[in-house]
Amino acid sequence: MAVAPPHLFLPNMPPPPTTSAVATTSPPPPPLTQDELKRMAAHRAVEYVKSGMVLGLGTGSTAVHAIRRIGDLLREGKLTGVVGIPTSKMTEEQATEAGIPLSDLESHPSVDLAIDGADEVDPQLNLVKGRGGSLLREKMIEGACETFVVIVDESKLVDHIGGTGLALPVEVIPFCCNFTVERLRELFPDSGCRAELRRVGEKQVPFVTDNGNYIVNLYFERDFGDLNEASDRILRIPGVVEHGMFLGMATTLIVAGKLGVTVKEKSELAG
Ligand SMILES: O=C[C@H](O)[C@H](O)[C@H](O)COP(=O)(O)O
Repeated sequence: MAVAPPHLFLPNMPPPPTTSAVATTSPPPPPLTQDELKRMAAHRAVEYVKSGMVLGLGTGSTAVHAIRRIGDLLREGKLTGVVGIPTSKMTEEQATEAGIPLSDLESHPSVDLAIDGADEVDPQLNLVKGRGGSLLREKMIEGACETFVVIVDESKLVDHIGGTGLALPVEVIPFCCNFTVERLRELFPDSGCRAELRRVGEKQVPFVTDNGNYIVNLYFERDFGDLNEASDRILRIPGVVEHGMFLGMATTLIVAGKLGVTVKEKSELAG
């Protein structure tokens, strides 16, 4: 039976031997970096990919590991006939570089499997996404897929999404965007909500999404209550295109941490 390397205890494997020789002569290996954890989660997710599938290709520093892995398997002939639908322009470039044939939702309206990262994941597999600005295309493509595998390192796990003090992104149209920012700011008066247009660069110009829109970041000092209700309230504001809460969409969560990789299925959740 395989034995886990000293730095990584995987479930179903016996722990590594702890003889005094090992302990005294070998310095412990450095801990895995966050990027190595992201790659582990991504590679585990790619095990779900089968030849002939239509794939939603996620965006970000975790999803790129899955894109590269799929490209490697195609080159090695271990996968054939897959088509990828990229969730951003950046992903389109990365997938092209990896040699993955690309398509879109109009040609392939039903997607077999999507693999993507997340900014926050709660125990019910609700997500915050879009801190990279790609939430709209991600939500369209991941909403059209049968299986949505979310890949994260353990730093992304939270008790309540939106409760970390970090941004909940909302995509808005540029027209009178400051009016929309004010409307968003007023929406959750009991939660200490702050709304800020995302700006970038030396000149602090508004960040522009792949769809030509802007992003408003919402920050909450306190819990904003029921997630579905909050979602409806945000979406009812004219000028809002979409927000970064992905509620009930993920079917599988793969988490890489110091103790190894764990897989959680939505079907296993209580209630
Ligand atoms: O807009 C960005 C996407 O929603 C990303 O999937 C999300 O921000 C996670 O990105 P990363 O894997 O780089 O942390």
